[in-house]
Amino acid sequence: MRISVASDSLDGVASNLIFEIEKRGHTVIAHGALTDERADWAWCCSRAAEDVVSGAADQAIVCCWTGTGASIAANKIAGIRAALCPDAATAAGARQWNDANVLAISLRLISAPLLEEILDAWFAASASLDENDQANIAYLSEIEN
Ligand SMILES: O=C(CO)[C@H](O)[C@H](O)COP(=O)(O)O
Repeated sequence: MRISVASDSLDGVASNLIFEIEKRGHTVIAHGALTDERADWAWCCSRAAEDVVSGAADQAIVCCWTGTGASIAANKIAGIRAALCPDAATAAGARQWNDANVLAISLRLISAPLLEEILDAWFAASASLDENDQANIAYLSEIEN
């Protein structure tokens, strides 16, 4: 898949994020501190989310120190379901039940081994085909529009 990635700093797991994504067979579009463009969390994380909505990327991964600003910024873009995931089970659930298309990461909380667990769970899971789960996602689109 094409994964758009944004971080407001190179702290913690941000420094090896692109490597870990590419290692799993995906191609990366980078934003923020991962490039020489602006690194404000609101700006770079919303750019990554826009890549998903425009079709330039299939999914995005956004990071900041807390992960909260990154998730808030991504969720401001219509069509985005960004989930702040502190562990692998949350990442799997976000993909399965929320059909999350943006993974938000806290650079403060997530260690390198935990990042690997989260990425493995995120990429292995897919959106539920259950009628009730799909109705919830459809309702999000309805209130967004
Ligand atoms: O967690 C964040 C936002 O949710 C930021 O990473 C944190 O506020 C630090 O930003 P800055 O380096 O610009 O002060």
